[in-house]
Amino acid sequence: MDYPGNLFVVAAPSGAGKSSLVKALLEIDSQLQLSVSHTTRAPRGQEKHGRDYFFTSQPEFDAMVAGNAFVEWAHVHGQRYGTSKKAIEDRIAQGADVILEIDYQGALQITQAFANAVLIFILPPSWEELRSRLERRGEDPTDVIEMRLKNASEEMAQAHKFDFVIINELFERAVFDLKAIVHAQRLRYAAQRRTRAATFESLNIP
Ligand SMILES: Nc1ncnc2c1ncn2[C@@H]1O[C@H](COP(=O)(O)OP(=O)(O)OP(=O)(O)O)[C@@H](O)[C@H]1O
Ligand SMILES: Nc1nc2c(ncn2[C@@H]2O[C@H](COP(=O)(O)O)[C@@H](O)[C@H]2O)c(=O)[nH]1
Repeated sequence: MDYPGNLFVVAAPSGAGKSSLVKALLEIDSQLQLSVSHTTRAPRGQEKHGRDYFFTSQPEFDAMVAGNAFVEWAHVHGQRYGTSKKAIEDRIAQGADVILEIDYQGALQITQAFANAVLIFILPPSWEELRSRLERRGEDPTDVIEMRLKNASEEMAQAHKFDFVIINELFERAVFDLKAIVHAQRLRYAAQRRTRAATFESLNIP
């Protein structure tokens, strides 16, 4: 299916900074809309249902899986997370650009449904810095931080499957890189759609 809007998928190991980067991008790019995921994990301190996540019980999540409501879903750090079709399809069909913050398994599933999706992987500058970001964030207990760090090596081994990799060392630099990727994709996709429309017109294809 060929939608007029763009789809951007940002993945990273926990603590690399993807939520912070996406938040900064959304503040300067009014064309971009965030897809809010469903999760079975409990809300953290300031998190709000419907804004950060749709916090969903296990039976509700099961029902959504059975009802084919997700475009992708995965087990991540011992919980389930998923992107509903509702969160993206209508919006990109209407020409909005949508950005997803999800794990690598979900990102790879997205490419099955949306071949034009742009996949961006965020890396931390070092293991020490990744640990220190998770600790400084102070949102997760030690055992959860250890599990997230353990899972990070498997996640980072998938980075080569993505269209772009950004190292989030200096925050402002990483925001700039992300912004540049979004801008380049908009130009590329608009040119592609113009070329296709002109070809169809010349061949008299409705
Ligand atoms: N470039 C950076 N330099 C220093 N600290 C950063 C940088 N980017 C993000 N951080 C900090 O690192 C912590 C983790 O960032 P963030 O919550 O955005 O990570 P995440 O990848 O979205 O993690 P998760 O997948 O667990 O939600 C936050 O406290 C954030 O303020
Ligand atoms: N496959 C999906 N992964 C998702 C989705 N939403 C978030 N995530 C991933 O979960 C981890 C942990 O998030 P946290 O909020 O508990 O720290 C995060 O790093 C994402 O990679 C989703 O819809 N699908």
